[in-house]
Amino acid sequence: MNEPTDPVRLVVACHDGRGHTGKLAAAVRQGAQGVAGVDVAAIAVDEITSEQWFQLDEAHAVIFGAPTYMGSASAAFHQFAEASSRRWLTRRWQDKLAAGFTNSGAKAGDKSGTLGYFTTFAAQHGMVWINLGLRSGWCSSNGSEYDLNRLGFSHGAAAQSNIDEGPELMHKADLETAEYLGRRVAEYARIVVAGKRALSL
Ligand SMILES: Cc1cc2nc3c(=O)[nH]c(=O)nc-3n(C[C@H](O)[C@H](O)[C@H](O)COP(=O)(O)O)c2cc1C
Repeated sequence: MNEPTDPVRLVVACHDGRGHTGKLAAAVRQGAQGVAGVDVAAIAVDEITSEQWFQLDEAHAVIFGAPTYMGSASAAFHQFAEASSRRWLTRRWQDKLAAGFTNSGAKAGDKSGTLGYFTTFAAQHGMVWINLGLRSGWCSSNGSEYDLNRLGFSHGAAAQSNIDEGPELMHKADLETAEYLGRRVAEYARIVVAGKRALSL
């Protein structure tokens, strides 16, 4: 059991293709880091070490991220997911909190394929999925592209990056939406960990 003084441990486990998804991951981490009592770590899933597998085993919450390539998470993320099957066998990630984010070239871009895949991946491990928790933005005459969740995804945070531009030009609203997700997951992780400690679970 965790000691009452142990920090809540949150890991952002991401494949960054060409910088855009990495920038989104940084925004997710920034949101989570703003929550008191939560330790936030980053793992590049395509370069994961044995220590980092252990770090995932010890986390209370994991936020998965990958670019959308050909309508799903990138191959590097799928490789990591397949490698996690050893954890699946022993239920090491059972009941951890999970969430996800992605980025693609088109506004919709089949990002639902990636976010849906993340939810299935987390469910296979017995993790508890936390959705974005924001209504769709930019969908009324009063809305604007600067609304949070401007692209209108529910399962996680979604971003759009023009394929001929670098990560420095990523949309402000997408980065803020990613930050919101990080904060939301960190807050839930605090609540769940405090509840388990109070109930001696
Ligand atoms: C192999 C490949 C497949 C892609 N497939 C999609 C896709 O299915 N939908 C989409 O909207 N954009 C697609 N894109 C565009 C990327 O999602 C987009 O450039 C994104 O910003 C990449 O993020 P990254 O810098 O982390 O790689 C694809 C790009 C590549 C290289």
